[in-house]
Amino acid sequence: MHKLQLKILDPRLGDSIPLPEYATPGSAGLDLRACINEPMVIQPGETVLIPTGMAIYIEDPSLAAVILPRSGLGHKHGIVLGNLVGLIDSDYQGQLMVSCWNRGQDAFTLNIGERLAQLVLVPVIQAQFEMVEEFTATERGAGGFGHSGRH
Ligand SMILES: O=c1ccn([C@H]2C[C@H](O)[C@@H](COP(=O)(O)OP(=O)(O)OP(=O)(O)O)O2)c(=O)[nH]1
Ligand SMILES: [Mg+2]
Repeated sequence: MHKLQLKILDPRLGDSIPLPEYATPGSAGLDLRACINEPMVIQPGETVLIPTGMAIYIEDPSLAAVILPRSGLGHKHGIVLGNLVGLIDSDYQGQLMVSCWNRGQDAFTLNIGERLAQLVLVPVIQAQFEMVEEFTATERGAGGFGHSGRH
C-alpha cells in the first residue's frame, strides 16, 4: 500500500477523534472528521470551512487527492462541498480543510469528530503543451454538448 506523510495538527486526532481510515478493505476513500471545538449548526444555504486537524504531504507530482462528499450526508441531509470537489495538490502541506455546504432545507448539526467528507488519492498526468495548427481529423470533430443526441 502507498505511504502518505501525515502530520497531526490537532492533538485530539488519533485520540478522542479517530484518524481517517479505510472503512473496508475495498474502500476508495478515507473519511475525514470535523476537528471542531463544539457542535456546529449549519443553516440551510450556509457554507463553513471545517478543519480536519491534519496535514498531508503527497510529494509525488503524479498523485493528488480529491475531497468528495459522503453520499449519505449529501443525499439525505444536503451536506455537500462548497467547492463541489476539493483538489489537494501534491505540494500542499497545510491543514486539510473541508468546505461544508448545506444545500438542503433543514439546519444540520455537525458534531465533533463527525465524518463529513472523504479523501481519495488519485493518479495525475501533468501535460506540456505541444503547439499545433491543425489536429488530425476525428469523427466527432468539435461536436459536443449533446451533439450525438439524447437516446
Ligand atoms: O477542499 C479543499 C480544496 C483545497 N484545499 C487546499 C489544498 C490545495 O492544494 C490548496 C489549493 O487549492 P486550489 O488550488 O483548489 O485552490 P485555489 O483557489 O486555486 O488556491 P491557490 O491559489 O492556493 O492554488 O488548498 C483544501 O484544503 N481543501
Ligand atoms: Mg490553485
